[in-house]
Amino acid sequence: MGDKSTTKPAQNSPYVNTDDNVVNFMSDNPLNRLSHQRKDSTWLATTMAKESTRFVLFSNLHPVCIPAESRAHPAKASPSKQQHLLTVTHENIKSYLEEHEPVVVFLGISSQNTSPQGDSGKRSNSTQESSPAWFAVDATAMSLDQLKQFDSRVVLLAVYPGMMRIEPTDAAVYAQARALLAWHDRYRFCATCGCIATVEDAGYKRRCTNDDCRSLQGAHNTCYPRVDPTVIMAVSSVDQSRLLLGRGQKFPRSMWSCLAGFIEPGESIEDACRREVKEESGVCVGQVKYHSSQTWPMPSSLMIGCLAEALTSDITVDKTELDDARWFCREEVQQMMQRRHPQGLYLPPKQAIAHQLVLQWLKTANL
Ligand SMILES: NC(=O)c1ccc[n+]([C@@H]2O[C@H](COP(=O)([O-])OP(=O)(O)OC[C@H]3O[C@@H](n4cnc5c(N)ncnc54)[C@H](O)[C@@H]3O)[C@@H](O)[C@H]2O)c1
Repeated sequence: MGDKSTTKPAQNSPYVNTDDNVVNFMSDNPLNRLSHQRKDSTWLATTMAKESTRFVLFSNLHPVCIPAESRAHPAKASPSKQQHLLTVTHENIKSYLEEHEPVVVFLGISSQNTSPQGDSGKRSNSTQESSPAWFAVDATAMSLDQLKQFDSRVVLLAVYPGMMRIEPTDAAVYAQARALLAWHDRYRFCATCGCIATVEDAGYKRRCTNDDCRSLQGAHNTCYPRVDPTVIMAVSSVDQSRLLLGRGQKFPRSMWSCLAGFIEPGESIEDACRREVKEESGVCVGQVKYHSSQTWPMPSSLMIGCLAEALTSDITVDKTELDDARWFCREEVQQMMQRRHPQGLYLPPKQAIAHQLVLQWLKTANL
């Protein structure tokens, strides 16, 4: 999969992955996760208490953000709707941590040149230390007034489309933190025996408190954070002139996107693509090629983006899954991409892998 040295596109296939380094929104995490340190409680406690350490906060899984203009170089600031994750110091939240004992997740260590931005302005001078550590904190028990004491401009970003406004430099950190906090939020009890499960390994594991529980033997996926593989595919018509798009029932009225769905246990990526397209639209799919992936922490999907070729063209929409599905010609897709479609139809924004798959189809469609 994705190994271009061994995987040649079929003859006349429009799908040649010309983007060798596809970096989707929420990828390219600037933090070194230092997974080997997660069991070292002494190191973690010392690191948390350091002046340079930064804490990002989430309230009800919404990231606490501040406008991107607060960057060191306001002249280069992005449009005002862009947001940074607010960061605070240990001193700022020490009493909250002691009083509420919230879930805290170690995110990693930033290198000096690649650290995410978004300081509250109230943190200590981190430039004295080259590699600040980052943690995520469930700050749900803090009121908005308390959060505003860190920075009066704080906002809580909604999941979608709110999170699309997070600065790309912070987006991967947001994804890592949200996916982990969302897992803790839903998995407080052991899925094997139902007893309380406590947080371990700096937030990357939960341990059942029942000593007799089977989850304490061997590697149990009930103890570790979830990642749900999900296929999403740009399906090209038999003659490669049209693209299959669908409208989910919860989509904004005029938005169309690539078909998507969760991979089932015991299923390959290719089989899942074929099954999902057949189930949702009635279209049979032949060749499937991997394009790129995107973490989608709502709450725990890993979007596996593919380019696929249809074998049939008749559409039968599964109305329990989709509002509609249809073929779009290249010109219409371009109009939707550029937001100049006569009926106002449009595609998801560039941050979504769906957008990138459609872009790739436009680049490679053999017309
Ligand atoms: N990044 C993007 O560009 C992009 C585009 C489209 C969809 N997505 C995401 O892909 C995911 C799947 O898309 P969809 O349209 O099929 O979603 P959906 O929400 O319409 O369908 C989810 C349904 O699948 C079932 N399901 C099966 N396995 C599941 C699992 N492991 N977790 C949750 N539900 C499961 C449930 O019945 C659920 O109702 C969603 O999370 C969606 O947000 C991302």
